[in-house]
Amino acid sequence: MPVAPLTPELAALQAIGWPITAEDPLPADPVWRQALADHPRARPARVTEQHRSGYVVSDGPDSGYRVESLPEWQRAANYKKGSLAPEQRPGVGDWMLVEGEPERAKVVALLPRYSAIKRGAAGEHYKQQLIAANIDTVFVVCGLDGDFNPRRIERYLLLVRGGAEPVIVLTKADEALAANEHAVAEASGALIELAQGVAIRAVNARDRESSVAAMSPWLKPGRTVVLVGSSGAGKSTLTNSLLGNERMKTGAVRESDARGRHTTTHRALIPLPSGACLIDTPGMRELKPTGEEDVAENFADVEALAEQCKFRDCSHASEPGCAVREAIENGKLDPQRFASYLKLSGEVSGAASKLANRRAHKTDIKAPGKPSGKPSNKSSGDKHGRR
Ligand SMILES: Nc1nc2c(ncn2[C@@H]2O[C@H](COP(=O)(O)OP(=O)(O)OP(=O)(O)O)[C@@H](O)[C@H]2O)c(=O)[nH]1
Ligand SMILES: [Zn+2]
Repeated sequence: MPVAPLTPELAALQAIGWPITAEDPLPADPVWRQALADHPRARPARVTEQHRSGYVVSDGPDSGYRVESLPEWQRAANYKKGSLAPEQRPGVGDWMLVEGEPERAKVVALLPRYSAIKRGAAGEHYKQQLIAANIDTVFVVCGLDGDFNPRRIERYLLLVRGGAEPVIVLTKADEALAANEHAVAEASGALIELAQGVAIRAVNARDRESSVAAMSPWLKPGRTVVLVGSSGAGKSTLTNSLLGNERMKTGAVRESDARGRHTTTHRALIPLPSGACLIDTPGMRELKPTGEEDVAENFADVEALAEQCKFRDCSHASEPGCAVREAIENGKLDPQRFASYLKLSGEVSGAASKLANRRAHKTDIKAPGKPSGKPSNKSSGDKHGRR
């Protein structure tokens, strides 16, 4: 039987990432379905801006209106009963259910996030910052130029997962290949170990057709992508190619340090011609772990070696029978990768103990997912097995 097309309202929502298909016009997540069933008069809206007293939400590519935040979202983060930690409050990419006409709409539910990209924020006390919520794919963008840095990619991979699928996008392949015909193969080879199965694509981000083709598996309707990467990596260039027209201004790279200038005008949810939605975030300049990262997932190769060490608590320093050091000596493990592993796992466990400390002292932090009433057992970053 042919599938009926989505209604205009649902098609508009899908264009900003509402996770539905023509075959199944309801989100797959049972928690989301239940929330929709509980609020038959409400409609979904996605957060595009977060302000002190409220939010700007959209229900389609050309919509944007303000809604007030619920009292418990506004309360200062003193973690008194009912208040939310800053990273648990709705942020860009979150989905809410709202009722009433735009401008007078009221939030009736916050749908639990199926993924969240967060980072640790600088400061004396433990803090997290939400970069974007409900992301399907994160393009980790890195140029094949003087800025190519496997260790930075490794750090990004560890930080951005949180339920989303990372893809390594190597830009400036055109220039790199012109200088060395093996450039892409060499760079991919250098990334094999750290990628741990993550897809790697090399592109000329300036070329529209080939960039869209290379990224198309992750650009299906109803999907949401985010681009991260250092300044000058080619994020705006790739965004423009995926958009098919010049919507963002790209800066010229400064010759000295291969970094670009930031001249993007802001618009958070960008519907792409492919049907996917791109969230343009202010970026992730500082790459500090929150303590919730999964080091084992990102360093499965190192962890597998460590399993074979003679001592359970081997520090891989000078113990006899250390499988990790042996692998380094035999050239089977890159010493730089091992150094990253030590550094990043140290940072993650440092942040994790601060986080545990905050949770232990402030036990009343309310889990998000419900705007009021009894606490929900779902916490932010939970994956609900949507696909
Ligand atoms: N030849 C070539 N040039 C590229 C490619 N990708 C980006 N560039 C150039 O690199 C420079 C920096 O690219 P941007 O897209 O501005 O980089 P960005 O990541 O958005 O940088 P910020 O906005 O500072 O975060 C621009 O001059 C682009 O034209 C590519 O694949 N090939
Ligand atoms: Zn060891």
